Amino acid sequence: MKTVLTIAGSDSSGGAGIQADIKTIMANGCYAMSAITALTAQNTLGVTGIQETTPEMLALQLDAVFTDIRPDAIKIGMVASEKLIRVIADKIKEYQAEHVVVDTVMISTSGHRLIDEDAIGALKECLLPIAEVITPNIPEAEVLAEMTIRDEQDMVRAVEKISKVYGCAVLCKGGHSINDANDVLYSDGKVNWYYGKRIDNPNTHGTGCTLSSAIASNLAKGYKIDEAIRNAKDYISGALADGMDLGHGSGPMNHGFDLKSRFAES
Ligand SMILES: Nc1ncnc2c1ncn2[C@@H]1O[C@H](COP(=O)(O)OP(=O)(O)O)[C@@H](O)[C@H]1O
Ligand SMILES: Cc1ncc(COP(=O)(O)OP(=O)(O)O)c(N)n1
Repeated sequence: MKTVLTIAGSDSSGGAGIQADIKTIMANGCYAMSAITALTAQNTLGVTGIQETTPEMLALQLDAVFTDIRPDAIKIGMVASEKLIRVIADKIKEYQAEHVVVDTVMISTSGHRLIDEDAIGALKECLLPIAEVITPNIPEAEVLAEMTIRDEQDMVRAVEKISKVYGCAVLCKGGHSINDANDVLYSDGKVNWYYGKRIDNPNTHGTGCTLSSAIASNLAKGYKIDEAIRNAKDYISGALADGMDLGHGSGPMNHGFDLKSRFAES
């Protein structure tokens, strides 16, 4: 069994954050572990509260995982403050962790800030250089590349720029702003597009968390980055296409869409 650790925030509604990650990792055939960076009170309509984990408690969670069940890959999601970012970077170096996927979570789709403004410097300084791949959406790629992204050519310019500065592969998700399902990767001097059929589903809460966890799971299973992304996009497309509709706002996807036959109701 391959193992994946998610370092992220908890989403009480279960559609994003740690909960989405664990469902995704399991659905992609790996064993899921977690180190929780924050509790969020959140549902499909928005975020009503955030309480951060202390740096000491985050370090203890990471020590507990690494000294017992070593992760084959790591996904890092919401980390709100500089102190927590530095703890994660130090532990990743201490334990020489491999296959680190960083989802550069900044603002939720519902509009809530999930990282302190002044922690973005620490994210750039400490986490991006130790990532194998990072997965910004367009607004996040604009912050990291310090440029405006208006079209697909700008997406390519941005991923190349970010990758050259931070030395990691960069997957920019076309999601919300330019197209709905075409993402672009810059890795080892090459540009690759991943085209996904746009699925007409307003329930997209947690898409970024889900994609990055599926990529981490596929890297843990030994796939190279290109195939890991293709498999992850197939998975998220299946979860969106299922058309589950829960909650009063932008609802979660069905992470267990291909397990349905096992749980048929009478
Ligand atoms: N309606 C959709 N149909 C198919 N794929 C989608 C749709 N919306 C988003 N995606 C895909 O979901 C993944 C996450 O993208 P995105 O929603 O932009 O991330 P984030 O949640 O970080 O903003 C990407 O692979 C994107 O192409
Ligand atoms: C606890 C927590 N972490 C991350 C997010 C952001 O989720 P993401 O999949 O990037 O995008 P949206 O769900 O906001 O579309 C979150 N909301 N909560």
